[in-house]
Amino acid sequence: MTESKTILVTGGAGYVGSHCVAELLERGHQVVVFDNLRQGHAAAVPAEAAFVRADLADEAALSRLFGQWRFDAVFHFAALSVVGESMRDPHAYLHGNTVTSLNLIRAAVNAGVTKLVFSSTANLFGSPARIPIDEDEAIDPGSPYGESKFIIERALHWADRCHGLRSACLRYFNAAGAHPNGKLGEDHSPETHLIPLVLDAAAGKRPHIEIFGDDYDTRDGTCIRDYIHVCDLADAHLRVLDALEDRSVRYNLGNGTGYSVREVISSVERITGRPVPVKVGPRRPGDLPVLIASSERIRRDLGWKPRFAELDSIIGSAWAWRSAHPLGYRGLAAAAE
Ligand SMILES: NC(=O)c1ccc[n+]([C@@H]2O[C@H](COP(=O)([O-])OP(=O)(O)OC[C@H]3O[C@@H](n4cnc5c(N)ncnc54)[C@H](O)[C@@H]3O)[C@@H](O)[C@H]2O)c1
Ligand SMILES: O=c1ccn([C@@H]2O[C@H](COP(=O)(O)OP(=O)(O)O[C@H]3O[C@H](CO)[C@H](O)[C@H](O)[C@H]3O)[C@@H](O)[C@H]2O)c(=O)[nH]1
Repeated sequence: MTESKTILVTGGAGYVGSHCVAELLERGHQVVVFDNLRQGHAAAVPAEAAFVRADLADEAALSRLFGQWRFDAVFHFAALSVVGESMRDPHAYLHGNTVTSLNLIRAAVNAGVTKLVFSSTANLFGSPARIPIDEDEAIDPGSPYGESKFIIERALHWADRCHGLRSACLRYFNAAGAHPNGKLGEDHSPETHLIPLVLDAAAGKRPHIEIFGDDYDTRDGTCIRDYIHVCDLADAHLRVLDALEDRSVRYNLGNGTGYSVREVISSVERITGRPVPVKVGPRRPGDLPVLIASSERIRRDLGWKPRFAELDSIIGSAWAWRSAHPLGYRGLAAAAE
């Protein structure tokens, strides 16, 4: 039994953050969620967690937060995180993601916090020399979004060197799936991620799924991604929290298997038993052809391994959530009123 800690979770009302909050509470930790609800949902925050609705750009709110609680660690999920949007509005990402994170890092250091776990991204690896991609791969961000994450990784490096703030940079590949408890899932507005969009096309909520380019140099011409279940990401966070002591770490987090866009569509057809209408469109700026993780380092260091290793099991959990909650958290909030 690990000792109970008090954890600040920025972005804890969002998709990955809310699944980590559930895992933290499950293991007996105290949780404070800090989220501006730009993307997240109050209904995704359990009553057992304290909730502060505010923006990381608001330094006064951060100073009140760190004055009110004494945190053993910070989990930092809050960010803008849409690759294509960052290609249209690089400033929003290069400024917004970095300034908010620098505010958080400074407030954490000033308050004497010694551990921070950061949501980084596979988009750091814009031109990988080797697939699967391990932590020694050269950094060459594929988009302003990826660049903003790299700048934050560097800020954390210096926060360790100068102030002893130990950090873990977790480079997630593609988060997917939903909590088996049926209470948490993926609900972005607008939704941009492939799996929920394909599920909506299968359910008839969209006329079709558009494939962004089928002329990549891959086995069927469509982009290949490594989909990792959101609960496996949460498990990695908890393991890192227990292990983060005398040095900062960085881990690539994926299943180690890549699936093309067409393979995702076939899996959705298998799971739902429904056909998915498809249209092929142009490439989406900022997309990289193939991203597959090597997660050998975290497997070796922390004994982490994915519990949802198969694409069908990941998509099955996402379908269970989406079919039970066709309106997402809006439906849950309405039912609670
Ligand atoms: N989903 C993925 O596949 C994926 C892959 C790699 C990395 N990541 C990273 O993981 C993290 C979580 O991703 P997600 O899919 O859960 O995103 P999300 O949009 O669902 O969650 C982000 C949360 O942060 C909040 N937020 C954003 N900016 C804020 C601010 N300035 N102040 C306070 N709250 C703010 C949003 O309201 C939202 O609840 C992000 O940092 C993202 O870049 C996600
Ligand atoms: O309607 C769609 C949506 C997506 N895709 C394709 O499906 C793949 C996956 O796209 P997503 O938008 O679901 O995810 P991304 O790979 O663009 O991005 C995700 O993973 C990245 C890391 O690789 C980032 O960290 C980011 O936050 C996270 O959303 C891409 O090849 C994309 O081109 C389509 O063909 N049609």
